[in-house]
Amino acid sequence: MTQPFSSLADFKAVLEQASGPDGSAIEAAQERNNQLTKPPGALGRLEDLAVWYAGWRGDATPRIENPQVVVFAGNHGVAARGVSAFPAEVTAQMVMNFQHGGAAINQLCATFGANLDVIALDLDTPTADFTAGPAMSEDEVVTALSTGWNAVDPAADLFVAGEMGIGNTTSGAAICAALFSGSAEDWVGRGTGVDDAGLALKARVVTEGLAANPQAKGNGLETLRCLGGRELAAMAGAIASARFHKIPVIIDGFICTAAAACLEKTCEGALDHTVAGHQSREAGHVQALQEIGKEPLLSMGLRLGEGSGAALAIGVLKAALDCHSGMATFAQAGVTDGG
Ligand SMILES: O=C(O)c1ccc[n+]([C@@H]2O[C@H](COP(=O)([O-])O)[C@@H](O)[C@H]2O)c1
Ligand SMILES: Cc1cc2nc[nH]c2cc1C
Repeated sequence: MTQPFSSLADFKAVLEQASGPDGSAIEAAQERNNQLTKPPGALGRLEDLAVWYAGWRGDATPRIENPQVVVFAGNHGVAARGVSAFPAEVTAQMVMNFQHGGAAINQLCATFGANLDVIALDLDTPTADFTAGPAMSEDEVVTALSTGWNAVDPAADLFVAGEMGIGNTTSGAAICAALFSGSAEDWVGRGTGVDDAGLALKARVVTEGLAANPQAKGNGLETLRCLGGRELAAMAGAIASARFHKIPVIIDGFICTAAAACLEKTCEGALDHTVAGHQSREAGHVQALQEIGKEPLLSMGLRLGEGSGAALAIGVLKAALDCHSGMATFAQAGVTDGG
């Protein structure tokens, strides 16, 4: 499907017009949950997840049969400042690795029966260094949002946006500093493994980026344009598109959360069809998730990106729906309920 926007103003309008979950499916799923053969609430968050998912799918007894993971890759002008432990060419090399099935995300998709697509965005043309001005023009960010929007398979029943981009934890930190409170130091982390000097450099680069892009402060889409990258914008476009197609989304780590936060800052509730898959080890992620009001499903110490933490959480969501839609009720099983 072709994206229904050709400017950031159009994209904002799309977010504002998005529909909510199906109230009657939520009611029916809640009613079913109350009758299943378990003490009330005994499946904990699995019960909430099942009812939430049922609402967004408009089906009181859904299953997850066709999850889609898309890894978006982009290169960052700011990488030339030496903010990563790895050189920028690793972005394109990892894209080849994804295409040949050799990365962690390939294995996790196979484990959970997810389809994986890999989309490289203009890798030969890094975004502009945001310490000298906006990373992208409006045309560039809209093109990346459109790529993300069009990457979503309307037949998918669960969506994960992953990313690959050397230097993008610096972009994620700059986005969080522009959208939320705190200074650059509060948001930078070790990314692929920078040392203390690298961490201090990242904080300086983020501070310079904020100073060079004062219009970004507090403005979700300007922040995405000025301090983001193509893969972050594509993730934001895909997350919005999934809502349009009534496909629930699992958010991945720090970079994905920063991209998603640009949507929430633009339109409150824009992330209601999403859950946070995991707590990344990246320093700013705890606070970033708190800022968007999401409790992570898993905390496994991952800090890989490429959609890996969210892909792992596909298993949790599938399990929630298998219990919800497959369990017998007290009446069906002839089990005495608790009255
Ligand atoms: O998802 C995360 O929380 C995460 C945390 C640290 C690193 N990464 C990945 O590492 C790359 C960015 O790290 P860096 O050091 O180059 O900014 C990028 O490809 C991300 O997918 C991802
Ligand atoms: C090897 C490597 C793999 C990655 N996957 C996501 N980000 C990455 C960064 C590096 C450096």
